[in-house]
Amino acid sequence: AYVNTKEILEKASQEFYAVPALNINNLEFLQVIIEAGLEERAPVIIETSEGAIKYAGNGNILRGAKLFVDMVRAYADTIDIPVALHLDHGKHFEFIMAAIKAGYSSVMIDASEYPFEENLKITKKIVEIAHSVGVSVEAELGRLVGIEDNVIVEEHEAALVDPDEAAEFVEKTGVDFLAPAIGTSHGAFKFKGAAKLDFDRLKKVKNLTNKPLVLHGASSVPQEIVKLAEEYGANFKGAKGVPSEILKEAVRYGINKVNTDTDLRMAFVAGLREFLAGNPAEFDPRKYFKTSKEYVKKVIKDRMRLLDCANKA
Ligand SMILES: O=C(COP(=O)(O)O)N(O)CCCCO
Ligand code: NA
Ligand SMILES: [Zn+2]
Repeated sequence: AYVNTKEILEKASQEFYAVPALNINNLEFLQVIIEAGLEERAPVIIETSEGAIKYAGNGNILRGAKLFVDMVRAYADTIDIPVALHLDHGKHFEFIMAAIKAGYSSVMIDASEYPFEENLKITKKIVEIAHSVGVSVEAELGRLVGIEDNVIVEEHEAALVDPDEAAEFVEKTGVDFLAPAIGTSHGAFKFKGAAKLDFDRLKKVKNLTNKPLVLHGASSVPQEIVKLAEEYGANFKGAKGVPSEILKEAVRYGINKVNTDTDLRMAFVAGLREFLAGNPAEFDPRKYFKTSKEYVKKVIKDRMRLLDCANKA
């Protein structure tokens, strides 16, 4: 069933588990996300960036948004697990409005690059519009920066979420779920030194807001995938992610949505490189993504179990 993201996350927040939010840009990722959700009996949160919407619509934003809603609903309306579609990192009004108009379950307004008062003002406006048509809203406080080794350099300190600001922000904006910056960063090269998140801030934000919380930059960059891809010519030197144990701890302290894109991308390209190296005569697009899809599906199933949302559909 096609549901509102808030419904999935409120339940997760009550029961202290988390749901992976999985980025798609094409049909193949959607297919394996749905298969993984059905096999693990897990709720599914699918998300698309503004870039994915531009990509799918060949530059036409509303067309791209509608394409993703129609693709996701074609699956969601025919299966018995809850499925939501979310706009990730909405930074431009045009994309946020296109997603709302097309029928997305929820949108992120990412105004975290602006000063607190500005972020609050922008977010409040988007919440009013989205809530008027039953769409839920995610916002971000603080900025995604790695914590340098174990010393929190002062500018990084400033980038991390301020728990007291989070309480005021949630109160004044009415936002449905919040992404507090606690030391993660996007992509395959996280953390300068040891992987470290600011769990003290996380616990405070949870207690002060009592909202479902989102962890961005949460890919783990599994080393076996990195090695496999490198075996077939990839150069992922220095790739590093969030260790599973740290993810589990984040869930214990109140993270409920775990944004995962890089791990899916790395698994897909490792599988593609391996398949093409071993099948020089193959040119059927229903075949040459086979290994890629298997690897992506395994990453997703493992993460659903790690975050404890398996059998929670
Ligand atoms: O926070 C995330 C996921 O971060 P990660 O790069 O760790 O998968 N996202 O918002 C997904 C898109 C951003 C770039 O990949
Ligand atoms: Na998001
Ligand atoms: Zn993100």
